[in-house]
Amino acid sequence: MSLDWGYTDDNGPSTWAEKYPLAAGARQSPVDIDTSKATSDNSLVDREIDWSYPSNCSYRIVNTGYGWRVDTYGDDTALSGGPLSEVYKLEQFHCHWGATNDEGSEHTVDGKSYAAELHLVHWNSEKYSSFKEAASQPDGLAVLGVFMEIGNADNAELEKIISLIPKIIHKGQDSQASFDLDFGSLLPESKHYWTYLGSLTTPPCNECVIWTVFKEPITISERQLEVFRSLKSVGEEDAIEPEEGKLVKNYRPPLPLGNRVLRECGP
Ligand SMILES: NS(=O)(=O)N=C1NCCCN1
Ligand SMILES: [Zn+2]
Repeated sequence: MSLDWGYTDDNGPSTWAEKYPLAAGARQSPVDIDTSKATSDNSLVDREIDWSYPSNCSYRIVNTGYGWRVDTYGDDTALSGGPLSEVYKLEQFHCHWGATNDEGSEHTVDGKSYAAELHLVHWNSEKYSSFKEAASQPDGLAVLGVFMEIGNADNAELEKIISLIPKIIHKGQDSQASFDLDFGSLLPESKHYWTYLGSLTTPPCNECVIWTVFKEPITISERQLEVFRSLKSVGEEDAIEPEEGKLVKNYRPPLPLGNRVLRECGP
């Protein structure tokens, strides 16, 4: 069965608004981060963004048909401060990438793309009773965006995720992911970031996300990124040629910032 939406010419981002009208909204993500438009804000400096993730909070990795997703137990996780007025809990994390290393991130910086972008997805558990409810609210979700650039060495923490990809090559497959993950290694050393109000970058593109995009990238090796690209967007039962259905890219190009405010914390 063909996907309702995806990243091919037939079902990619330019077609999403036909079935998902929110995708045509004025508060969409990602955006190009025009650094000349960013305004500094002392309130962001006064309340430093802070996170806490137990190393054992991951429990499953899934091939969604759009990429890999690691599901987490959020109870003992916390994201607060910075642009957030409440404490948010980690729901899942996933990644976006491109067919070549000169594309792949969803947000861009002064028109520059990175090779990939990691998203840590949190929900406002202080105000709402579930992720699903939060995803229908303007302050319901908080997503941390981490740019990924090609480095010579493998990223050891990412390798724990990458080692499981061969078990979930086809859409719908999942595997236990009870690895011990040092989230500190999946986040940049610098806490400098840009923040703005946006949306989910995948359908239904709800305008429910407070975005925090870190300025400093982390690194991933070429080999590791190739493993991401080996994922398939179709199920094992879909009779296709071996090279068909590979998820070589799964990023949405930037949408207009419009009259939204883009704030920054740190140079
Ligand atoms: N790329 S994104 O904005 O995080 N999109 C998401 N869609 C489904 C729920 C979680 N996140
Ligand atoms: Zn994402």
